[in-house]
Amino acid sequence: MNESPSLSTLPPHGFAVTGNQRLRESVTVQQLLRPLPPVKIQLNCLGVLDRFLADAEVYALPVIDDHGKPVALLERPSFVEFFSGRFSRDVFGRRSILDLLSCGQYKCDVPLVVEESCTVEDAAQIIIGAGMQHMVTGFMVSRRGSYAGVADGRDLLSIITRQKQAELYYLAHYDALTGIPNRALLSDRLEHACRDADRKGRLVALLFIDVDRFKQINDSLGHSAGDEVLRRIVARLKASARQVDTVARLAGDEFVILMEDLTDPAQVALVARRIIASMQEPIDMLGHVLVATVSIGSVVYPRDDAGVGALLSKADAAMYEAKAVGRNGFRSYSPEMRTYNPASMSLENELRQGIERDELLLHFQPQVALAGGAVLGVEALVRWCHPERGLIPPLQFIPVAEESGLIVALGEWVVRNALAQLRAWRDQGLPSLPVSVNISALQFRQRGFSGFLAEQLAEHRIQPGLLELELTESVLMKNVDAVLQTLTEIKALGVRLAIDDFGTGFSSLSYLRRFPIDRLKIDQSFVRDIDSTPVNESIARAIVALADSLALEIVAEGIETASEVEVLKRIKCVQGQGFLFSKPLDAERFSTWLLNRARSEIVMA
Ligand SMILES: Nc1nc2c(ncn2[C@@H]2O[C@@H]3COP(=O)(O)O[C@H]4[C@@H](O)[C@H](n5cnc6c(=O)[nH]c(N)nc65)O[C@@H]4COP(=O)(O)O[C@H]3[C@H]2O)c(=O)[nH]1
Repeated sequence: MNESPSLSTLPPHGFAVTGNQRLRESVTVQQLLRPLPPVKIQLNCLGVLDRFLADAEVYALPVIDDHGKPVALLERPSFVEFFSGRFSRDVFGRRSILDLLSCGQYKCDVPLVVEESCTVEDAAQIIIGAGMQHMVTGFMVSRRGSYAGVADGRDLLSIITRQKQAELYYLAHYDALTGIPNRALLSDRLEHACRDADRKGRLVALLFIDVDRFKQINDSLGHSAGDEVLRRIVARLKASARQVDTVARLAGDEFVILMEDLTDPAQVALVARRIIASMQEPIDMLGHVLVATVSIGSVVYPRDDAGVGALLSKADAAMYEAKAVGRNGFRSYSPEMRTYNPASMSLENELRQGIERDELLLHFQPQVALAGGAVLGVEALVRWCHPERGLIPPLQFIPVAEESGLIVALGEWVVRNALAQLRAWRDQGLPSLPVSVNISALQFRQRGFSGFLAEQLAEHRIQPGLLELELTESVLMKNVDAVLQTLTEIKALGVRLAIDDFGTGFSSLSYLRRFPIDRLKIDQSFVRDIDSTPVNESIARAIVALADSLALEIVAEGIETASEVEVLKRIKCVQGQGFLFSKPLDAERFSTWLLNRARSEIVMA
């Protein structure tokens, strides 16, 4: 077994490439300096000849004037050849070098002089400009204008070559935006770490980290602010990982931490928890304050897989699981998690077909009054029932739909089917509940969106007030005037508007005042553990107070325990949604749930 790192993991010899290094090292000409003693311009030519004869190694002699300024570089071959000619020694032997240089018979090129503080790249440019022969003959080096020594052009070339190699190495192995290892270097290190672990009987862990709703951050603040957010996240990841861990960027908002040489898998959860806690601190971006949460999945080698190839996709599957149960959390891999191999299927194409073949369906989750439990409404959540892969959660296919534009067709499908379901329940004699649907930015910005809503409401004979659109903050922040116009059109129909995942975006108060919003949904990341996490309680309390001052309704999502309900009631949040009341259910199971609930309420009354 080869225990040394593979070639591609090694930076070029002599160059320590680290994540923090700038692409170009600033090596100066001083590092090439050879302090060869110069000859003075008054010295006679025989004196120079003697120096050449005394030292066969000396290829050229630098000549300086009275003030120490470099004036010429006498090359051994041409000098010796000149003095081996007839009469040259007699005529010029006792005359000074100055006389020789000014006589016109001895040809000496103007020497190339470069300041020692000059970078090697700049020196190379100067040499290329002055004629490539200086690469061979070398050049003189000055220090603040005075002679300091000579340099060999070949040394310069070899430094430049090594720099180029280091640059290429860097580009191939490091992420240009954040300066941390990229996928290629991570793969090399992972392979090496696993081999090392086999030998020492240790463990290796991968943490797959995905920033929650990063697309919204990018969409609303712009790409350069998005880049800055990523850099700040990387700083927190590094601070949360152990010094020896590799923090790498896979792509976009996906990061991986490689933990080598582990003895106890519990260390993985420790780091994951540290990362999640580190994200609590709000990020101040150009006056906008945002909380960027992450979802983390982990896999441990060889416990979860004795091969290296599938580790990353298993960590990815665990990360998706963390997202599916409400984001801002951590999951370890377990075998029932499905791994998604992008190479083996084109999710986009399958989704396109899936929409056409009616493979989508809606699940419904009730929204209730926290005091008394009356059912106030229902949220429609899309599901994809894939013929081979079973039920695929929306967080796996909504991003694909958004990127490919399929979200428009998908979103229309959701609105149409949610209203059709309301109509069907009403026809069955069930109570008329308002239904909320999630609307993506692209769908919202479609021309004629409000016309489409009006058409659907009329077709299914549903009162507009029974339809609520859930928009995220990022939808509202871009092109404010156009957004306001669409919101006003929708409001004029009588349709209700809610802001989803409130608190995770930029919480800009000005838009809340301007836009005709009816309700805020407190994001589940603030609701989770609200009974034991004071910062969550403070945030939720601030959101409730804000909603109150603007006369908006408020609903908390992701409620899982009775003690979370208690805290929410205490801070005056009156509506809630979450697994505690019911998980999202298909239409049939939802109506059974509703009927049973109505019956139990009658019995209790
Ligand atoms: N851990 C936990 N989770 C809870 C609890 N109560 C509800 N949830 C989950 O939280 C998510 C709430 O929806 P969301 O924030 O709008 O987040 C939604 C929404 O952003 C998106 N999505 C779902 N359906 C649609 C749709 O029709 N159109 C669009 N554009 N997006 C959709 O996918 C996201 C995830 O949807 P789901 O997987 O159905 O996940 C749902 C729901 O199942 C709880 O007590 N604990």
